[in-house]
Amino acid sequence: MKLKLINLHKAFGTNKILNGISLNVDQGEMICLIGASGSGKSTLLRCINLLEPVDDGEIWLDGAEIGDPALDPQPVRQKIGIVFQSYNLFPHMTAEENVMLAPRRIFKKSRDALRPQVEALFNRFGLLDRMQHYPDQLSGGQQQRVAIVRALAMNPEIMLFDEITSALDPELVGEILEVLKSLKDDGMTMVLATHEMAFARDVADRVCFLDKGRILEQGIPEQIFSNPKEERTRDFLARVLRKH
Ligand SMILES: Nc1ncnc2c1ncn2[C@@H]1O[C@H](COP(=O)(O)OP(=O)(O)OP(=O)(O)O)[C@@H](O)[C@H]1O
Repeated sequence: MKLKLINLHKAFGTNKILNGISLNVDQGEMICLIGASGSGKSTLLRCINLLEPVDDGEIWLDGAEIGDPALDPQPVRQKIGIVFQSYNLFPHMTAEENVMLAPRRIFKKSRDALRPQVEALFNRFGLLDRMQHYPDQLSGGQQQRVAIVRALAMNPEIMLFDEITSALDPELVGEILEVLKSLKDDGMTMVLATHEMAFARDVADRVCFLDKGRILEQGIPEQIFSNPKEERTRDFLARVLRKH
């Protein structure tokens, strides 16, 4: 087991957002979290990455408990990369500088020492000629690919993706979904919050339907999409699939 979540609870004030989430993620597995807006997908990903402390429950990574708020979150964040909808690139830095920032600080490596690996990542995602560009000189899809490269430059063991195609023009969504497929082919362990139902159905190993901070049901995409057990999953899928 790569990642194990046991009975996670999280509230903001009196607003309970996660209400007992338990989930196992195997090495190399891609899990898609689906659910209505506000069901807690982003909060769950942020808790896994320790950007938010959980109120209760346990998070295990590779057999070690990482969720204890008393522990230093930094080593865990190196192992668990996260990419957001809004790219979050620094506008005053080139794509290369954005990518090198964290590895330079954390691994204490020089630009020259990092360059081969960073160039290889830019090359892999079709961005080699964009390394010296600033974010506002790049398309949304290119910025999002740079954000993915930035997370991968830390050599994470797990990648979390929070609605990473939601801010993109429709014609740019495909290139990002291709990147995700290629990471899956590499064997990367991934958890994605997504509204891309066709992608979840065709590519995910497992789909989890979140409802009011609980995993209402989970299973292989074929089962969840063609024969959901729960009424609320059925309603949600009917609603989102109608929109497409
Ligand atoms: N830092 C915060 N402080 C207070 N409330 C928060 C905070 N972060 C999230 N929330 C609340 O938690 C609830 C769940 O939000 P979350 O972003 O996890 O849902 P989601 O399923 O990812 O939704 P979406 O699909 O719209 O991104 C929302 O009601 C949101 O307002």
